[in-house]
Amino acid sequence: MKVAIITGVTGQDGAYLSALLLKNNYTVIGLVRNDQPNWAGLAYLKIKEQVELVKCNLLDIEQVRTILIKYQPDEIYNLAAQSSVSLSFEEPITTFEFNTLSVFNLLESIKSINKEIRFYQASSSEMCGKVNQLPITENSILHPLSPYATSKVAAHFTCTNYRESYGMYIACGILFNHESYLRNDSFFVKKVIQQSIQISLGNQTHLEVGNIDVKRDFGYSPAYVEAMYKMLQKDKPGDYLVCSGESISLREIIYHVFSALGISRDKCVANPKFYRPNEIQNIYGDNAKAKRELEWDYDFSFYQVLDLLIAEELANVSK
Ligand SMILES: C[C@H]1O[C@H](OP(=O)(O)OP(=O)(O)OC[C@H]2O[C@@H](n3cnc4c(=O)[nH]c(N)nc43)[C@H](O)[C@@H]2O)[C@@H](O)[C@@H](O)C1=O
Repeated sequence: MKVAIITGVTGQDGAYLSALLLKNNYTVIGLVRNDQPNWAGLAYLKIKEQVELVKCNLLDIEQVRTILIKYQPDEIYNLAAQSSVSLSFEEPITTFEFNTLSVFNLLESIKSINKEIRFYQASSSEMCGKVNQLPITENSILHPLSPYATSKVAAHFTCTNYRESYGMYIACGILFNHESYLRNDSFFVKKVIQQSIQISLGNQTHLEVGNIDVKRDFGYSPAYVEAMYKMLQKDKPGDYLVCSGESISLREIIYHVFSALGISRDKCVANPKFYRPNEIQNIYGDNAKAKRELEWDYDFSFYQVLDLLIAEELANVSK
């Protein structure tokens, strides 16, 4: 039985990846920051009892080393991060510190304990930032536009550096925006769906958002974690874009959700509080390498994903 460690196991990707690995007969160890982890996602997927949660401060290399020696993992999926772009403008130093030092601590521990451990790093399309060519490919120039993106570039190149210097098996998935029912409600798509349902039920008057005239390449988290898993099953490690291949404007997303729920468009109101100091205007990636080399299958349009998410949210709203 293979052993996998997942950092950031309480996030949406951590929960769906846990379910996938359990289905593939792995023992799954989930690292959590504190004694009271939010295991709602694992419980929702009915796998809470099957994932062993272990407390670990990833900024403390001794704790990381102890866990690697104890559990002797075959694979580590590093999903833990301060993942909010917007919060990173308010807390740039702690964002950069956590998102980079945690990676160093994991890689240094692997290097000294067992270089055969395979490592997945959650890199981000935000690294591309100031886009100068579309679609983005694995060879696009990186030009981050936020402290979050800067930290992810540093972590990404740390991974490349360890792979090239020490021959370690390190794969980086450059994931574009991806959503699910388990997404935290501070993120755009979850917020729009959840609050729109409240408007349709008469519990809320309107939806307040920031800049909705930008476009993003959105996908479906349960399908994206399959690409993560496949990245660690190859003969050789590499970097892969995981994306849908097309962008959609945030305004279109709101209008699609409003129309599905019978809400008039004037219920959407701009609030400067949700604007960011800098923003990618339009971004979409080319997923050909992931489809070809990983045999990753993905052909959802984001409208299909939205319909799935609206249905799932409605099914759970009164529970
Ligand atoms: C790839 C990347 O994907 C995610 O980062 P994100 O794109 O910042 O995600 P989000 O859902 O917060 O914003 C999406 C867009 O929506 C705009 N927007 C407008 N109005 C509101 C609004 O009211 N709330 C929010 N949250 N966003 C808004 C906002 O300005 C942005 O353009 C993370 O997983 C990250 O870890 C990651 O790597």
